[in-house]
Amino acid sequence: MVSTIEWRDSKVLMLDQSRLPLEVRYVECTDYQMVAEGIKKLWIRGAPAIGIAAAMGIALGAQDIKAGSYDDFIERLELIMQTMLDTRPTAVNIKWAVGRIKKLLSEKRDESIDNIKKILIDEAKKILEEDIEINKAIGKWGAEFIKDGDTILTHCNAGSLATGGYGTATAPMLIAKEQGKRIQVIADETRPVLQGARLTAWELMQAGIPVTLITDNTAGALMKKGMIDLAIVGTDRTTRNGDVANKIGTYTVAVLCKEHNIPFYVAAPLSSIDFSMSSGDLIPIEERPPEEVTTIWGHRIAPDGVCVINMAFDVTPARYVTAFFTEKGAFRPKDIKKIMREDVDIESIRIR
Ligand SMILES: CSC[C@@H](O)[C@@H](O)C(=O)COP(=O)(O)O
Repeated sequence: MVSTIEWRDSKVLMLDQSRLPLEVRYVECTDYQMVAEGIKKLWIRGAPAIGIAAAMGIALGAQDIKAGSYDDFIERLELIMQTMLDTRPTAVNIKWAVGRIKKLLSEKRDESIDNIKKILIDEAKKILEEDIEINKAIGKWGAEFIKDGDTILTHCNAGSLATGGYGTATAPMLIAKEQGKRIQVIADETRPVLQGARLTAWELMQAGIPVTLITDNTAGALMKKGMIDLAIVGTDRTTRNGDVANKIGTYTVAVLCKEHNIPFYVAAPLSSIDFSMSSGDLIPIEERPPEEVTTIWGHRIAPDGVCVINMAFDVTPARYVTAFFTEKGAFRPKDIKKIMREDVDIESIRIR
């Protein structure tokens, strides 16, 4: 498995996903601005991966701060955190990572600035390590819903490349394979950035899982022919009522699944669930440059000057979601708001 992101020799090393699968190239980020640029330009992408990148970017930026007091240090660090928050608005994972770092900092007021700088590096590495374990747990719960012989549809890339490793939507597939289940995956190519064609197909082939690539508009026809047993996708932000923001086209997949009675599952680490937001209508949706639609890798495919809508994400209402796979178990959408409550017996709301 190739590594998505690493802290190495006081720098942040990220795999440049914008060039995959034609070129496997790592970019060495030497300052936090470069990490922010990498997130914006999709060198690194996928909700958990950009959360990890933001944490590493903050740790990297912190190393260069020259401050005489804790308050002075925090004031400068706030600017770096804001730069990370401003990169991509839809995935809640950057906000989650910043929140986690702020909480940690508030507990370390009495430490020296040099120590705080080290603590920030350790925390960023910890976020990466934990992410891999979280994905394995998602995989364990999710694999229970996959039967021997199943064909699974996925959209975009919620795989190892979108995370610290193992992926969220791909984790149940990898575990099902480890359990000896014969599965195959249908990957939507995922216009316009082609994360399905470039990344999911590449990763699953490397993992030895049979994968077939389709254009996005083929999914409905395959469902009608009975060729899809279930769909598993990732999420950039799920709100507490169970609405799901994910790559544009996910909503279409969910509606098609409902029409064809196919279970539609969302793999959602807790870092992608925004418990403070009541509904998907409130999620900020990133709009990306028109060139992503009018050109393919520098080749123009649409008339010069044509108007373009390029929303990077859509929101699938909770009623289309069969269940969420999280590190705490699988849950119905109505129970998502309960999973962090201490007065709720988690086993009583888990589904199998
Ligand atoms: C585990 S990744 C979940 C989502 O982030 C993923 O499905 C997705 O939509 C990624 O979009 P991207 O624009 O490539 O960052």
